[in-house]
Amino acid sequence: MAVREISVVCAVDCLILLISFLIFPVQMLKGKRVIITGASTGIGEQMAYHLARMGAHVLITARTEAKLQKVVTRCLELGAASAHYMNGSMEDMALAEDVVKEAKQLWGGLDMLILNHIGYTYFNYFDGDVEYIRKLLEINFLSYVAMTVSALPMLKESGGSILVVSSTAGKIGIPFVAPYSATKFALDGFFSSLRQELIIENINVSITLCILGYIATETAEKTVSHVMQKPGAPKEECALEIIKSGALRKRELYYPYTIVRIALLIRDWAPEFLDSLTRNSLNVENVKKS
Ligand SMILES: NC(=O)C1=CN([C@@H]2O[C@H](COP(=O)(O)OP(=O)(O)OC[C@H]3O[C@@H](n4cnc5c(N)ncnc54)[C@H](OP(=O)(O)O)[C@@H]3O)[C@@H](O)[C@H]2O)C=CC1
Ligand SMILES: C[C@H](CCC(=O)NCCS(=O)(=O)O)[C@H]1CC[C@H]2[C@@H]3C(=O)C[C@@H]4C[C@H](O)CC[C@]4(C)[C@H]3CC[C@]12C
Repeated sequence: MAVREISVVCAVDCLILLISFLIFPVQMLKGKRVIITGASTGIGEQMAYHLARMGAHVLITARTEAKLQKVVTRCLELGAASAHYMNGSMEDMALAEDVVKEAKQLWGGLDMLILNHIGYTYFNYFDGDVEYIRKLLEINFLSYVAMTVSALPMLKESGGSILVVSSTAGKIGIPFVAPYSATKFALDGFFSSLRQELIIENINVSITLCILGYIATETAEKTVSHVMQKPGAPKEECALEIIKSGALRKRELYYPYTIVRIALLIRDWAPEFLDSLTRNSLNVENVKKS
């Protein structure tokens, strides 16, 4: 695609982004009932705080109870209509279902399901460990499906939204994240297909797939700062963009917008060129085989 065409597409996209920013009234989320998974830290924690400021009811999950308690306390200070937590590992499909049951108990319904948690992710050459991939598929993919299955009846009733947090690594081939990337590609396949079925059946539940680039969370910086040539994007802004895209029922969110959007444009027109760009954007020499 010629540079001129790419710049036109980006200009139009930036205009759409500006308009959506202008038309997003924060009161859209006031009183809404929202589950956020993986909210003890990182992007999920920041999403909980934004939703609290907007006056939403929040139910947050992760494994570390002490961190969840602190986030709940902060959410109440920030103005959440209510704030609760459930701790446990999403390796356990029963927990995935129990979180949705808790929302029904607490609120009698659900307006937004934000699927955000991920299991431990290394950044290195694939080591051949198939069992690790199986476990990561449980945590990063199957638990998302299990929560969706449990939540759909309530979401159909409310005309609600599902927000699926994914990654550039769930759309293009990035080295050193093969197991993780597999789980994120799986999310795209499953939720893009489910979205089609909901449209065919005229079911008013939106699915927003959030494609994120490098975000400056503590975990990500600890894992890849030695390899990345640029700092991560701010987690606070990222969290707000995810919430806005879900509230506006967008099909997909790309954040940081330009990097991800251009990567996807190049992917379809010059995949080998994009592969080389991706490799050159990393200090590959700093990745030592474990
Ligand atoms: N940061 C980045 O550069 C990017 C992030 N993303 C995506 O954004 C989302 C959030 O990423 P980020 O904020 O960086 O991640 P963090 O590592 O900061 O947070 C991960 C969250 O998941 C929880 N978690 C970890 N293991 C489990 C488990 N087994 N069961 C349940 N919860 C678990 C953690 O809490 P606890 O340990 O207490 O369980 C924590 O709350 C992810 O989906 C990620 O793929 C996408 C692209 C880039
Ligand atoms: C390295 C990826 C970014 C590739 C890219 O966009 N290059 C161009 C950047 S530049 O033009 O600005 O120079 C990272 C994109 C997604 C990241 C991974 C991810 O999805 C989240 C995981 C979170 C975990 O806590 C740590 C590592 C991650 C695998 C993270 C690693 C870096 C990315 C692959």
